[in-house]
Amino acid sequence: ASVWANVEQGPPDAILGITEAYKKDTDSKKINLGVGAYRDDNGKPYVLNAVRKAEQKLLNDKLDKEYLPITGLSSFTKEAGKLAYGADFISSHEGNCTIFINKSLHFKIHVQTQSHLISSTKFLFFSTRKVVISQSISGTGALRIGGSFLGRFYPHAKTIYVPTPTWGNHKAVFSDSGLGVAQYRYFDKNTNGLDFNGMKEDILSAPKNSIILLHACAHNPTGVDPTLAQWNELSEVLKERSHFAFFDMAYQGFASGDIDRDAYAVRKFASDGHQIILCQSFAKNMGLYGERVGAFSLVASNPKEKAAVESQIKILIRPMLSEVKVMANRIITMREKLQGHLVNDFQSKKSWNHITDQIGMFCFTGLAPDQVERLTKDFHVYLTKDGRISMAGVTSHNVKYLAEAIHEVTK
Ligand SMILES: Cc1ncc(COP(=O)(O)O)c(CNOCC(=O)O)c1O
Repeated sequence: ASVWANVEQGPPDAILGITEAYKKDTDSKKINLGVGAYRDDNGKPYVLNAVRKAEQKLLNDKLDKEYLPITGLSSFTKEAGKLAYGADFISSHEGNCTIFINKSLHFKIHVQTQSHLISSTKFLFFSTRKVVISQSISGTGALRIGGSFLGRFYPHAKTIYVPTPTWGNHKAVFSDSGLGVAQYRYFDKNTNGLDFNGMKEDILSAPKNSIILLHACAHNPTGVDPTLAQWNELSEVLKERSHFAFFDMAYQGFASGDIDRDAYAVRKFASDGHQIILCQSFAKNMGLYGERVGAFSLVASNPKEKAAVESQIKILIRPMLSEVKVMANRIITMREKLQGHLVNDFQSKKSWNHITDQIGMFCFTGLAPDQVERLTKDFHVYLTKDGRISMAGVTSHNVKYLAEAIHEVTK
C-alpha cells in the first residue's frame, strides 16, 4: 500500500474556504468579506507607495542574495524594534524611520511621533542591550518562535491563555509548539463589546505565572480592544499574578492610523517591567502579505541574559526555518457608512454602535449562524460563520447593498 494511504482529508480552512465559495458565485452583487486582507475602494489589493519606492531602490542597489545571520538583517530588526517599543531610537518629535525588510525591501516611512501621547524619554529602557529581536516568517513565524521558545524554556506551567474568540490559527500554532491552550473571556455577545470584568476574573483566577496571549491592537476576529485605562489595569492584573504577557501585534498603525497609539499596550507593559514576548507582522500594515515579513522579540533583564536567550533563539530558529493611515481611514469611513445606512436608510431597530466602536480589519457583527447563512444564500455576501466581516471588503460601491442585506436578515 502507498506510504500515504493513512493520511485523511483535512477540513477546509475556515477563512480561506470562504474565498473559494465566493469565487464560485457568479452573481454581480457578490461581496467577499472573508479573508482579512486590505482592499481599496474598488475592491482591489493595495500596494503602498513606500513599498513601490523600496522595490525600485532594491533594483537599483543590486543587492546580493547572500544568507543573512540566523536572526536576520540587524538594520531591519533594530527598526522593527523601534517601531514597536518606541523609545529613544525615534527622535521625540519627528524623524525618519528607515526599515529594511529581508534585505529585499528597503523603504523609508516618515514617522510623525505623537510625542504628547508617548514621550520617547519614558522608554529609555529599550536599547539593543535588553531586547532580543529576530526576523521571522511574518507574524505566524514569530508566534511559532515564541510558542516553541516558551515550550523549551518557560520555567512554569506551559499553558497559554488566549482570548475567546481569538485568531483561528493561534490554537494550532501554540499546540504545535508544545504548549497547552486555555481560554479567558473576552467578547461580550450582549454588547458586542469587551467583557472586561470576565477577562480580568479569568486572568486573575489562572494559576500564577500563566502565559497570557494579548492582541496588542485591532483584535481579530472581534475588532474589540481594551481602552488605554483598561490596558493600564491589565498591566497591574498580570503583575499581581506574575503572569507572562505574550503580545501579538499584527496591525500596528492599521487600527487607529497612528503607530504610537496602536503600540500603547506593548509600550505600557514593557515600561511597567513586564518581560514581554512580542510578535510583529508587517503583512497588513505594510501590505506585505505575500512577502512574509515579521519580527519576534522578547525583553531580557540584562545584557548577559540577553546574550544567553539570543543564543537559544538562534538554536531554535536554525532548524525551523521565516502607507498605513490611508488604509486605516478608509476602513474607519466604511464603518461609519455601514452603520449610517443601517440606522438612517433602513431604520434598523437594532443597535449597531459596535460597528464603529470596534477597530481594525474586522467587525464582529453579532449575526447568528442562520443569519450568516441567509446573507450568503440570499444576498451573495460571504463571511465567516462566526459573523466576522473583514471591513476591507466593504467599499463605497457595496456598503449600502451590504447594509440592506444585513438589515433584511436581522429585522
Ligand atoms: C491576530 C493575528 N496574528 C497573526 C497573524 C499572522 O499574520 P501573518 O503570518 O500573515 O503575518 C494574523 C493574520 N490574520 O489573517 C487574516 C485573517 O484572519 O483573515 C492575525 O490576524
